[in-house]
Amino acid sequence: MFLTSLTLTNYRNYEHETLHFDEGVNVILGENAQGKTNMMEAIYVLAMAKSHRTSNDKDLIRWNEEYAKIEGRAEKRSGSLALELLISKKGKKAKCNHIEQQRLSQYVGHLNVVMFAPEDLNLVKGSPQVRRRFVDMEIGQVSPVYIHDLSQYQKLLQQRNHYLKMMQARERSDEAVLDVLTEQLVLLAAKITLRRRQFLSLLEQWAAPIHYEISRGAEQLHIRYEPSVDVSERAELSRIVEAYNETFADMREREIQRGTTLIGPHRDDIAFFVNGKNVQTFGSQGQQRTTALAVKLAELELIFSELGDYPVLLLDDVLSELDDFRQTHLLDAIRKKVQTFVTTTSIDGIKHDIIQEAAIYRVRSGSVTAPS
Ligand SMILES: Nc1ncnc2c1ncn2[C@@H]1O[C@H](COP(=O)(O)OP(=O)(O)OP(=O)(O)O)[C@@H](O)[C@H]1O
Repeated sequence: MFLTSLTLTNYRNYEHETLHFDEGVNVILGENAQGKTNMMEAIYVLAMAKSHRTSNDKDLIRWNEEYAKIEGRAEKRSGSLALELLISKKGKKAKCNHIEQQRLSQYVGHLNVVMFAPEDLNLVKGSPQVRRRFVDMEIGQVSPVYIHDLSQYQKLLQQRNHYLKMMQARERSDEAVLDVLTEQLVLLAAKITLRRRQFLSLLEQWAAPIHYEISRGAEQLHIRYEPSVDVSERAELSRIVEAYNETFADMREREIQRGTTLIGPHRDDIAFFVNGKNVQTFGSQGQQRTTALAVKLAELELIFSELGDYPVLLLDDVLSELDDFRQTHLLDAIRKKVQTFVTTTSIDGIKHDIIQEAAIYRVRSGSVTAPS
């Protein structure tokens, strides 16, 4: 799929800007703090209805303005699509082909993007929260049901935690209420667990051969899902429900004592292994980079395999972070099949011919000069 145009109104440091893009590589060139990342973020927000770098939507609105608007046109295998996202202090409104979407979960997934930025190296070495967020954002793109389940889960989790807090403080003691909350939570937890396991197993199938190639045949990557209940790789939904029920029963006293929910998808983690060793603990920086790159390239293939269309790739400040070999590998992998946006302060250091042939957009103080 291709993003053919983008219009930003009051988005961060952009007042009003309309751009038309190439189906190949688009380079966003400019000095520091001019608006390169803001533009990548806008494309990401247009696709995902949330930013990758802030959870506060108000940050996206240009200072002293009331709202921000992002509009884009995407060409997909299934046809042309007009997308619009309005962000105001009251919330967000999304339109698809001029029809307002009732829920953001219905909107997300019309435009698919994969973002690769320096902070993605945190995928391996960062906290479990970073990895959970990555998994959720990726599954959410191909499954609106997953986004819905996840938000229901989070609401219930809050309610259950609140009730456990009251039990801890001896303000409530009705175990039947806790039973009902647990029963509802378990079903959602099991669905999320199953979907995450399926996703990570597919991701590994795509990422392992890519990692093998980037490491020039030296390294075998393995991705392990680490949910908080013990379920075999083949366990079905009913078995996962059982496993959660058993573990919640065992944990009940401890949960009341601690006043919080101690197991569930909000405690999941993912471990990456290279040649049997955990990359987070034992991997060199190079191995961590290779793993992150392999995972990102795998995502492109995974989305293609699920939707029959490649997502748009956003490379924010990441090329200069990769050595020549990894850079070449990345750019060879996307050549002629993935529309790509690359931000950089200079193209001199990027030798690949793909960049030499790219459409160059120069950004200065939120204003863009498009290629003539
Ligand atoms: N809500 C906002 N309203 C107006 N300007 C904003 C807003 N948020 C950020 N900015 C401005 O946007 C600029 C930063 O832009 P951006 O992060 O895109 O930089 P960049 O070109 O990617 O730079 P670098 O190369 O350093 O990453 C800063 O000047 C910042 O003050």
